[in-house]
Amino acid sequence: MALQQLNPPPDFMATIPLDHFLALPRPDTNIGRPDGTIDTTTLAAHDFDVDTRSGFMPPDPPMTRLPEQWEAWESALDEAIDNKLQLGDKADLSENDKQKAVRWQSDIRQIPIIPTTELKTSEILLRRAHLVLAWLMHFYVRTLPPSSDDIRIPPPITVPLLQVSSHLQLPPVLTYSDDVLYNWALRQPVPLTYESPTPALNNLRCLRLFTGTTDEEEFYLASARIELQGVRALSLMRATMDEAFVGDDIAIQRISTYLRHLAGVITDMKQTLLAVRDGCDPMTFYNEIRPWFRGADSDVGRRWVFEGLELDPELKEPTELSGPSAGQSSIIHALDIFLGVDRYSHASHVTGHSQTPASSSSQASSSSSSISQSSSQSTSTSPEKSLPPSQSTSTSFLTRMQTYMPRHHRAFLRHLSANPRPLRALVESSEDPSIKEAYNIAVSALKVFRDAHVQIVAVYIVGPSRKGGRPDQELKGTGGTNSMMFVKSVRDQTAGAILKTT
Ligand code: HEM
Repeated sequence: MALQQLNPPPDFMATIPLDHFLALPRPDTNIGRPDGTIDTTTLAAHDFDVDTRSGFMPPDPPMTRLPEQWEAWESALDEAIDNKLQLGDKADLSENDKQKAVRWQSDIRQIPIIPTTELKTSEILLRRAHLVLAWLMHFYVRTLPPSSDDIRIPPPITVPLLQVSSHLQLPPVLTYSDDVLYNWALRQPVPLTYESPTPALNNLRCLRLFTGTTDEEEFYLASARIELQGVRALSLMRATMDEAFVGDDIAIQRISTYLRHLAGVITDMKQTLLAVRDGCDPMTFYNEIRPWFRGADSDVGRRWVFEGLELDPELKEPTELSGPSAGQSSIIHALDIFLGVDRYSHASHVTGHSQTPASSSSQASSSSSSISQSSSQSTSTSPEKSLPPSQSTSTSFLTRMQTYMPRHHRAFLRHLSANPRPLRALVESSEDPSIKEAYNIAVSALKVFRDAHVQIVAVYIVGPSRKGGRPDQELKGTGGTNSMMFVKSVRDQTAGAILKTT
């Protein structure tokens, strides 16, 4: 089965309402392709925006600037970066830096509220607008001086950001897609060819950085490279599903081979994850880079107030405001779902908060929130809105993170979850021991990936916090979790998915 065949059958398309996301045009249909590019997007790109060459990353480098009409946003972001604005709570902030931030914030308040209607003609414009406005918002919030007052975000940012986010069904906050998926360009503009269809891992650079450091760039690129390595994983998943459809002895043998290959791909991803240490210094990451990502749930006792909601009756108070996290990476979720590990790793008790019970595979249950249950939460008003969003819900952290993914990718994961021939059930019911062995090798590789991730969290968060890093944030993840406890818990849950062999 090709990726494009993962689409719903034609009769399904006939029954969906016109405003359903599957009835929407493909991402760039309204503005056309950039000059000189060939439209090789697949049918899967139409529905799921997953490309056979680049997976969840777009195959062509993302848009770098909005058209003239929205230039005020782009210029404001340029200014923040060119002026090297510093974190407002930096210990040794100079008077000059403080004044620069005050001037920039005042300029932001003077920007007119630019209409977003014409952005809605194109997914690509909307994505770029989300990226620029979310970066502006994080610059605005994080350059404010420390205080116990609420953080008031001005209407020139909030109104268009909320409008764009509502259209994209995304939370109005910086997401992994703004930092990683749509924040890259090619170092050397090499055309993709039939022989090398995927951008080379060493030919990427980032479009936007808060700090201008290579450490920050390498941090984002580690995830981008893992996304691109995931292309091979997606293709193995697709081949496995083909064989599962046939289901005979030869198919079982082939699936066993694919699963062993998949373990190899996951091992490569682990190596890339560990290689982040070559280019990103832990103290720089902890003290200078990571604080820019912090979302509303990292601000203890300070609310984020979105000014100007009254200007558009359609706008609602946002409830999902966690900072970006690679927990929003669709490729890792896809692996979990494909291997049937999500039943464990996404179990509803793995919320990432200290009240989370100690992990144990026996706790995994079918009560783990499914992607379809969570997908509409991003812009809805929570009845518990007085609580910080991530603490007001018992939804698992990873399920909640799916609401921060581009909606086409969320749809892909939902579709993968609905696979009528789930791999794990097939393995459990097979009498051939080789498939169980191969399945366990693949799940073990994912567990080992998460072992490495636990090491990374120890090096980049626990270590620096012990060396006198920022005390307020010490062990919290940017997604608002109690980081070490959480990543270990997901790792242990993954280990719990390994099947017993007789
Ligand atoms: C310096 C590098 C990294 C650090 C310090 C780091 C830290 C963290 C932390 C603290 C969490 C907990 C959730 C949160 O509150 O955000 C998390 C979750 C997660 N991170 Fe990372 N991370 C790093 C790199 C990566 C990379 C490159 C990937 C691969 C795409 C990745 C994948 C994940 C995933 C999938 C989760 C969800 C938990 C899981 O599924 O195991 N991380 N990370």
